[in-house]
Amino acid sequence: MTDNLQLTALVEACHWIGAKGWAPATGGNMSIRQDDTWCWLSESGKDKGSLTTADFLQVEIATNRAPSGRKPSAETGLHTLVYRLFPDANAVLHVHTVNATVLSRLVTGPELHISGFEMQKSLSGQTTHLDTVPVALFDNDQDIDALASRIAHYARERPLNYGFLLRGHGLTCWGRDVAEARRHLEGLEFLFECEMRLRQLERV
Ligand SMILES: CSC[C@@H](O)[C@@H](O)C(=O)COP(=O)(O)O
Ligand SMILES: [Zn+2]
Repeated sequence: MTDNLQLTALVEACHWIGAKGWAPATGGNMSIRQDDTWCWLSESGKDKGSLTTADFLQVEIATNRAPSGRKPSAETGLHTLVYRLFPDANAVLHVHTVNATVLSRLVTGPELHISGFEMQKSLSGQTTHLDTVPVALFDNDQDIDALASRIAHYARERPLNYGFLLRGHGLTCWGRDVAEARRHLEGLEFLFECEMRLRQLERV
């Protein structure tokens, strides 16, 4: 269940994402869950770094329907999928960082495996750098329903925690509240940056 404070926190998160350069040229989208039935999603096509609370539209989680008649994010179906799959997820952040975009093209398989980094502990439930954290990776698709089906299929077979990468596109991640979603975003982005630098150095 969300409240005005969470919407305010989400708007602050959008400004932070914008300042980081993680949502260039209107890329990215953000949402919070209102309750079991509704969420609040960013309006399509806006600069996500300068959103206000008025730029969020109520969307029905089961149907992707926005009663206001305004157009919610083109990737609404991925946010509502996360809310349907994970009852504990209450905030979803989708960004187009350079690291997520490039790294997701370097990895050819269905998962990026991260290990050996202390910052893995920024992800809920992770307690040691010795574990391997799988980050699911899906081929990008302009058909969001088809993409959502592939992600739902993966989630039936394998644990899908924190977030997923879309190849050549970006990262979608979530948390129990806006603060946790922000921590997952910042932690994953740090890990992607480390992974990118390691791969660059190893090629020399
Ligand atoms: C800048 S084009 C990127 C979009 O196609 C999409 O990937 C995106 O993240 C933003 O879409 P939006 O409809 O504004 O939520
Ligand atoms: Zn996107």
